[in-house]
Amino acid sequence: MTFDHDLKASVRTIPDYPKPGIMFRDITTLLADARAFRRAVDELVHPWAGNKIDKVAGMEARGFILGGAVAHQLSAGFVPIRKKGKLPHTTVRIAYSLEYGIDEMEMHVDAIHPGERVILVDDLIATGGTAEGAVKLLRQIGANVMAACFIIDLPELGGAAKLRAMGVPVRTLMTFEGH
Ligand SMILES: O=P(O)(O)OC[C@H]1O[C@H](OP(=O)(O)OP(=O)(O)O)[C@H](O)[C@@H]1O
Ligand SMILES: Nc1ncnc2[nH]cnc12
Repeated sequence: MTFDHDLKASVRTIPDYPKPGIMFRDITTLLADARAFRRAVDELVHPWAGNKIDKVAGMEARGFILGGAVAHQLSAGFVPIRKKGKLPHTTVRIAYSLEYGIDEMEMHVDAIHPGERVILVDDLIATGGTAEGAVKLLRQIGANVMAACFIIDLPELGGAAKLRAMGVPVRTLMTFEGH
């Protein structure tokens, strides 16, 4: 993990959103800050510069913003993993839980060719339920999941450890304690 005070200072915390007891780590302030946004994307991309990455997969919705930028930087394709009912072609689907709810996510069955090297990107990992579901879908259609990267880790909720236990290397740029 790279600790960067300026980048961390650009994240806003909203207590009790979307439910009482949740400390919501809001990246819209980071995204709106041109230097912070560029720095975050550069830091996420850094270990992969010069490596062959076929696809970047991003989870709706915040993972789209970051994943698109990362894919562009790596000259890779982008694959959206969407909440159910939004993709028009044949999908694979999985139910998952996250820090403040449950849902189902989908991706197109033909979004990735078997053996392609894929990086998963999202803004934040908390319980890891969302990322775990995404890795399962990617592996189901034959992806070689090289790593997962996030701007924010909430380590007390165990998501990064859960992903590593699935054999996925995890990169995060900052942590928040007291989720
Ligand atoms: O590690 P977890 O406990 O699974 O939580 C992390 C997920 O929660 C947030 O997404 P959310 O479902 O709120 O969707 P959004 O990006 O559309 O706001 C975040 O962007 C991650 O995808
Ligand atoms: N505490 C949190 N802040 C922002 N997004 C989240 N997704 C899951 N937990 C979150």
